[in-house]
Amino acid sequence: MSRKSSDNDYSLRSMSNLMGERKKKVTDDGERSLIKAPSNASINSQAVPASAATATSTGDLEREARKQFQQDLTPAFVYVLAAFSALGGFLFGYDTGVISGAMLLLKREMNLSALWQEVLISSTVAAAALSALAGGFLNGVFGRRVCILLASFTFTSGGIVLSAAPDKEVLLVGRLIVGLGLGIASMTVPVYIAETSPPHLRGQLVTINTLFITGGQFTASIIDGAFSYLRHNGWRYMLGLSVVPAVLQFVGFLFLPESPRWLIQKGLTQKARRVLSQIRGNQNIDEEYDSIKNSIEEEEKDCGGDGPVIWRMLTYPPTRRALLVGCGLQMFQQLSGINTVMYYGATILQMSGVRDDKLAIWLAGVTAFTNFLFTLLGVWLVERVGRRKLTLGSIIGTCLSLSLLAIGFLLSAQHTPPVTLHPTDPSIVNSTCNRHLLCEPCMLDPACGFCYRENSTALFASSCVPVNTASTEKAAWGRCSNSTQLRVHTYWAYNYCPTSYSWVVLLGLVLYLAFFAPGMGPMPWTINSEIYPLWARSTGNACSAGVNWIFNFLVSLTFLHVAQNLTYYGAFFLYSSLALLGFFFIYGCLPETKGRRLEEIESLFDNQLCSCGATDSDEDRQVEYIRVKGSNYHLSDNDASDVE
Ligand SMILES: O[C@H]1[C@H](O)[C@@H](O)[C@H](O)[C@@H](O)[C@H]1O
Repeated sequence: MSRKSSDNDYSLRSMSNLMGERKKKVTDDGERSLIKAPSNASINSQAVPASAATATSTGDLEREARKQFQQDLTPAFVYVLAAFSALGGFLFGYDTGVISGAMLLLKREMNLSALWQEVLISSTVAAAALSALAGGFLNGVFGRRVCILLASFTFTSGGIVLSAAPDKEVLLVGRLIVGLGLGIASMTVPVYIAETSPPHLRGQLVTINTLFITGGQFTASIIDGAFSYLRHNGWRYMLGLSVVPAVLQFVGFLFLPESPRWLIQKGLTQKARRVLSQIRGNQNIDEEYDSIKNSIEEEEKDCGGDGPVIWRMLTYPPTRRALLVGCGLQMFQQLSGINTVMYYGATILQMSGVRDDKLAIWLAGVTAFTNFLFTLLGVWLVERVGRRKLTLGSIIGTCLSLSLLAIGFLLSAQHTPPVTLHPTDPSIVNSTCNRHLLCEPCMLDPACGFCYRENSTALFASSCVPVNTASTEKAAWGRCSNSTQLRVHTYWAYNYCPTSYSWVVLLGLVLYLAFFAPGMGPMPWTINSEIYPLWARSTGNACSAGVNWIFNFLVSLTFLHVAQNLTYYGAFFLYSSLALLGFFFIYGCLPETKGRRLEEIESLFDNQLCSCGATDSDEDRQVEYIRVKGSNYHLSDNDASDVE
């Protein structure tokens, strides 16, 4: 395909960039312009024919732009690509979410010790961390499409092994296989979506992947609730159902194309042109093609050097900074405690005073639904307010609501009921339980639980007794060891204390998700998919996804121990302080990437790291991308107000 030149076929982007630059220079009164013209501006401007160059007023240009913009429809194929890729996100959410409900049945049926339960839960996360790191290499060598096919094949095999597992050892193998799929999918899918989307939709489409993650977690909680009534083999359905979306994705990707950027990088230019035409509909793809090609050539010159990609990334300042920002975002996402809520939702709700097991499982479903619903808000906001403001607003809200959660637990602890009955059973003499005089320390001791009676106004006859080692649902002996007694106003509280402050915790939890889900949930994935130049993209995403899984593993594995040592309010104050640290990090180091082409973003990391807070005013320049015959160009917000 050759570049067609006609009177109307001119590149408006470069003109508009220049106009933007000029306008900004005037308003900034000589201040350094923070938005650079794209590196290929010179190429574009060469293509500006006399008719356009002599256009005397910006009005002509804008009118032409509006006309073209209205004619411009994003081909539906881009959405199909994003939806099939995001099934990887759905599986990510489903497989991480489903295990908590499945575990309730598994531990009974397979007689699992606490250690085996922990191993089965965390093995998947650990395997995901390793395979996300390896995914960088696989992506670079085999391409995004092959990696997604590999991930869906792995998910399918894992699902089959899990649903047919005869014993816990095979279950462990299944969970490890699923983890391998998770790691690869989590790092490849955002990159693939970002590379195939047009710039004005990129943020939204990558954020949809996180919407699918939270949708997967929500679906898992519904499936868990529904099959929890099937005491025998219910877990087989829970774990096995993931095969359905995995097969769907595998079959879909047999027909979907490779990322054009990867193809160009590998020199498969004809194929890349075909894919670009396919995903850009009938628009002219010449400029996008040239721009990708030029930037690959420039990048090769710039980053120079030999050696492994990670080494080149670390020794080249812009990519080193991008990597720090990407990994930092993923680390703070996990350190702000999302997976304590997602994996231990039912337990946290019980700790806040919800007594019934089944009710707690369903309420955990409500938590997952809230996460999903507010991620939807993020999809809506990301192209409107931009990544930086959305992430900053989200983390500050997350930090405050974590404090509220902590205050809820603190109030419960301060008004914790006393132990009034001290049983004389000889087996308690050697136990730590008879030392506790209040419910709070008794509840924090993993060997004990709180057994009490209640009438309509008060608690009475409360004791701290050892837990049954085979099942934490009852005491080792006494009133609370007997299921018939437990039904008639005698209650067994393991891991929580009865309290009248549960509403504060519930409010904190809902606010936490409402703030976390639109920003801190999706933005680390979205931003990572766009901040690295092509040569470093797979490795950058592999590292940051690896960091995400490693911190996911650390936080979820240590949550109960942290709570035991620091108390529940201490744990949530800790997460809140970590979120506050995250706020300063993001405020200082995260530049705005909204509306820029992937090829332009590298220049945002030319400056010193952590100087972004000082350049916030730059964000006021809103960028609106408009495609004219294969060209993207932007107008300022005011200019484009009626083109939306
Ligand atoms: O972005 C996602 C999402 O927020 C999920 O709810 C969470 O479980 C994942 O760990 C996180 O990476």
